[in-house]
Amino acid sequence: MMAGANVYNRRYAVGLMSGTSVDGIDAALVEFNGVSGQPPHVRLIAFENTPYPAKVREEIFSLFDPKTATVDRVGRMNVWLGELYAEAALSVIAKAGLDRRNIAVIGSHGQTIYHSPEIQHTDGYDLHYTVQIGEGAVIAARTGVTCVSDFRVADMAVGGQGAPLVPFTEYLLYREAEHTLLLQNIGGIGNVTVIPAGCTPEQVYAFDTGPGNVLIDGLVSRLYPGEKTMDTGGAIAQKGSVNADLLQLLQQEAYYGLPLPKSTGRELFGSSYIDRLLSYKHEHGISAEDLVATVTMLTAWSIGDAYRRFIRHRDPSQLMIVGGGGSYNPVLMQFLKQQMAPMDVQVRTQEEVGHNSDAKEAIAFALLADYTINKLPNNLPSATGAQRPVIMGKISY
Ligand SMILES: Nc1ncnc2c1ncn2[C@@H]1O[C@H](COP(=O)(O)OP(=O)(O)OP(=O)(O)O)[C@@H](O)[C@H]1O
Ligand SMILES: CC(=O)N[C@H]1[C@@H]2OC[C@@H](O2)[C@@H](O)[C@@H]1O[C@H](C)C(=O)O
Repeated sequence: MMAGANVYNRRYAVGLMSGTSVDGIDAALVEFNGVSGQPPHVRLIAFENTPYPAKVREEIFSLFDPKTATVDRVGRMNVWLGELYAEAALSVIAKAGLDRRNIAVIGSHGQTIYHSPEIQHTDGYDLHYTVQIGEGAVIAARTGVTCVSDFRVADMAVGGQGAPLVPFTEYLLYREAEHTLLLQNIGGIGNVTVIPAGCTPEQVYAFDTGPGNVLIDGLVSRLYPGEKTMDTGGAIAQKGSVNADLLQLLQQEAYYGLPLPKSTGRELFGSSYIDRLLSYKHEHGISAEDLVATVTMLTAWSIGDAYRRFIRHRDPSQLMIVGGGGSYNPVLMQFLKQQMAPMDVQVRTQEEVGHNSDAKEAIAFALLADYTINKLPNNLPSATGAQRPVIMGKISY
């Protein structure tokens, strides 16, 4: 094979994703085919989800609060997660029946423990920051494979929100000539990508719609301690009714009306938000089921509201494709269909259109890493608000 640019090649990469739900590590082994330096054809070869050990999950939650996220705990978890991510990568490589020497790169998102995208003017500097941990040097050392990690900071360094990053890959993998698509992810946080029919990359936009499962999970964990961490199958919400007064109160949250680009996280929809919901429950005598039903509706409403406010008049669409764990909650999906039906938007899951809901973000980080090692820009300024395209990711050889 000739060296240099424009070589047609087949290569393998691993993508690792740990999202804001803190449920575990998604590992995707992906085959790329195509001319290097150009969008490749992507095929998912193997996928695995490894739940975090309970001890690790608990420790990560304590890192969300700056008061308990002491520097020694953050440092220790950074390398601990590096070890776990390396194990997850080796496991998915073995599952695919491949040797680690066949793998060109591992792309690892890491675990977000803090996200502060709004610029703070400080001492003449415009500061904003985001913290993802899971040491890439450890991943590279344990696997013997080059690892790209810590993607978001490069986008922030040129004024972007550092999120969302997946839309860059969604443009490459999903765009259609004749249909405008809404790709809605319902993970911990909800986020939508708008891919207008026949668009150029600059015409794609994306933003966080608000809570995904983070409020449902947070409430369920506190209402059923030691017993449940999520509303599996929507069973709890199914037994409750939406409390209209509380819903109306929650809809006043300023985030929903903020202009684009915007991103959010547990800093807003985290433990103190859950504390406030539980106080409201106590004061107004609302049942656990009604409370879970109400935040499930709020989550669906925030997605509908985002479409009504920011998308409908600019890029009307007839199809919303939903991915992430929220697509497995039938009550949430039903509420979402109710929100979108009056605007003639059909709601389908990733599976219904032939993709995999769970693997999507891990595949995205494999693809972003492929761009990084080929020295190609991989942020999407129209989604993050960055001043210009940059090559994101730190490389550990
Ligand atoms: N069977 C199910 N029934 C109800 N909810 C489910 C089910 N399976 C997963 N979920 C929800 O999906 C969540 C996990 O979603 P996902 O893995 O997409 O999140 P994430 O990748 O951590 O988040 P993000 O995309 O925000 O980074 C769980 O915490 C749970 O709330
Ligand atoms: C800072 C951070 O980790 N943000 C996540 C989070 O989870 C969903 C939403 O909020 C999105 O903005 C982003 O993740 C996806 C993978 C992204 O960057 O596209």
